[in-house]
Amino acid sequence: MADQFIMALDQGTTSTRAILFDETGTAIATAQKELPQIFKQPGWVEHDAMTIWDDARQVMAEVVIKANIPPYKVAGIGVTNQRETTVIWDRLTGEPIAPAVVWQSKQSDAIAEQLKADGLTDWVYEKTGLWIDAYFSATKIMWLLDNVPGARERAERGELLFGTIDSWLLYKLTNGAVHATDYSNASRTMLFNIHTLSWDQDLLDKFNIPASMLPDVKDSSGVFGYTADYAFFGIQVPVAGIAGDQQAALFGHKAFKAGDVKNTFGTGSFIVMNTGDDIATSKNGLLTTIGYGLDGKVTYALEGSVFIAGAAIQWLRDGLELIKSAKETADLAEVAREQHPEPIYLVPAFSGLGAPYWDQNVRGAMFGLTRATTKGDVVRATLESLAYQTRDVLDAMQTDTGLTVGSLVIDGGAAANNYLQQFQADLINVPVRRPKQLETTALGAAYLAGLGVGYWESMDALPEQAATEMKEPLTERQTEMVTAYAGWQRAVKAARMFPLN
Ligand SMILES: Nc1ncnc2c1ncn2[C@@H]1O[C@H](COP(=O)(O)OP(=O)(O)O)[C@@H](O)[C@H]1O
Ligand SMILES: O=P(O)(O)OC[C@H](O)CO
Repeated sequence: MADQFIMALDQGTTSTRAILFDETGTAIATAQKELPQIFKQPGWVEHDAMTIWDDARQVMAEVVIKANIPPYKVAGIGVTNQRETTVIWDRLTGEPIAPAVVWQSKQSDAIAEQLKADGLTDWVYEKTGLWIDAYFSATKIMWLLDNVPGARERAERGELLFGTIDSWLLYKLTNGAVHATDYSNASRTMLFNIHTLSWDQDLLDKFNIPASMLPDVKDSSGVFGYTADYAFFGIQVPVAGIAGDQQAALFGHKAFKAGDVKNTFGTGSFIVMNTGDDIATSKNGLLTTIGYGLDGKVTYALEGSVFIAGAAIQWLRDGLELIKSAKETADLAEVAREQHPEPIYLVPAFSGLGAPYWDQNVRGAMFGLTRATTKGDVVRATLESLAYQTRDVLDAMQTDTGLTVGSLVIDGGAAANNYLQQFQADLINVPVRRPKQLETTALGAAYLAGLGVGYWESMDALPEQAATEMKEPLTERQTEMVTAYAGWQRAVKAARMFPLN
C-alpha cells in the first residue's frame, strides 16, 4: 500500500477540507473551501446543503491534483463532519427541502423548552445520554417538518430523508445508493437509544418523526458504499469510515483507553473522555455519547460541549475589529498580562452556555473593566475564557467519573495559540500536549477509513502522530490560578443573574 493514500473529507462548521494521508499518517496535501454562514434571524444559523456537497466534490478533486497523484491511488475515503446539523431532502431528486439547520442554531429553542416543560428531560437522557436542547438534531427535524410547507405530509408518505452531514455527503457521493450513518453521529440526534443501539421508537412517536426518514446505523469503520461516477473522477472509491468530528478527533489522538481525554478548540470546544464499555452517566451536565463503533462493538464517551471557543476569537476580528488575524492574539495577551496582571473576564455566552451549565437564557458579559483596560486585556480575557470553560468541563468530568485527568491533548485551529496552551496547562495544573499536525479530526477519519479497507491492518498498526509540543504547568503560577478561577466562577454567576428578558 506504500504508494496509496487515504483521503479524509472533513466537513466542519466553517469550512470543508479534503486531506490526503500517507501510510505514516502524514498529511501530504490539503484543499479547503470556506463555508458561508447564513444568519436569517437572530440566533439562527443555516448552511446551504448543496454548497456543502459542491464544495466537498471540489476539494476532493483539488487535493488529488495538488498532490499530483492519480485518483485511483486513493484507497479509501473517511468522512468526518460537524455533528447534529440537520438536512432533510427528497428521496428521489436528492434536493434538500430547506437550508441545513446548523448545530448552533436556536430556531427550535421553543420546541426544546416545551419538551422540557413536558417533563421529558430524564426520560430522554436515560435513552440517549443527551440533555434536551435545540443543539441536537431531533428538535431541528421537528422544526423543519412543522415549518417547511408540505414537509410533514411528504415525510409521512415516505418521500423525505433525514441525515446529519455525513449521511448527506454519503448519499451524494454514492448517487443516492446509500442512506446510512455511523454510531457516533446517530448518538447526537436525540433519537438514538445508546443502550439498545437502535433508533428509539418511543422517542420517534413522542416527537412525531417518521422512522422511514432515518438512515441505517453502522460501525464507524467499514465500507459504507462506493463513489458514483460523477463524484470522483469517474472511479469507485470505497467510503470506508464515518465519524462525527469530535469523536474522529478522539480517534485521531489514539485516545483508545478509558480515561483518555482530548479537547478540540475549533468554533466551539469539545472535551471528550473515552469511557470504554462503560455508559458513564453524568450528574454534572455532561453528555454520554458514542465514541465510535468498530468490529461490531461500540466505545462510549463523556462529552462537554462548549458552544463558543474559536468563535470568540472570530468575534474579536470580525465583530469588534480589534485584531486583523487570530494569530496576533497570543502576543497581545502576553503583553497585556505583563502590563496588567489583574485579569478582566469575558463570559462568551453569545448563544447561551453549553456544558456544564446548559443555560440558554444567558448572554455574553465582561467584568472588571476600568479606564486602564486595553485592547490587549480584552484579547487576553477572550483567550483565557476558552481555558476557563475547558476547566469547568474537566472538573465536572473528574467528579462524574472519579478519574483524575493526568494530561490533556488538544487540537483544532485555536490549539495553535501558545498563550492559550500555557494558560490552559497552568489553570488545570497538568501538562497540555498538542500534536505538530493539528488536523487530528481528519487523521481520525483517515484511520477509520484505512482500517475499513485494510490499509492499516489493526489499531496497533496505526502510525503514531507526528511530534508533539508539550507545555508543563508552571508551579509559580498555581496560587494566581486559584484566584483567577474563583474570579471566573464569580463572572459566570454574575452573567447568569442578568437574564435575557
Ligand atoms: N492562532 C489562533 N489563536 C486563537 N484562535 C485561533 C487561532 N487560529 C485559529 N483560531 C480559531 O480557530 C477556529 C478555527 O478552527 P477549526 O478547527 O478550523 O474550526 P471548525 O472545525 O470549527 O471550523 C476559528 O474560530 C479561529 O478563530
Ligand atoms: O465543526 P466544528 O469543528 O466546529 O464541530 C462542531 C461540532 O461537531 C458540533 O457538535
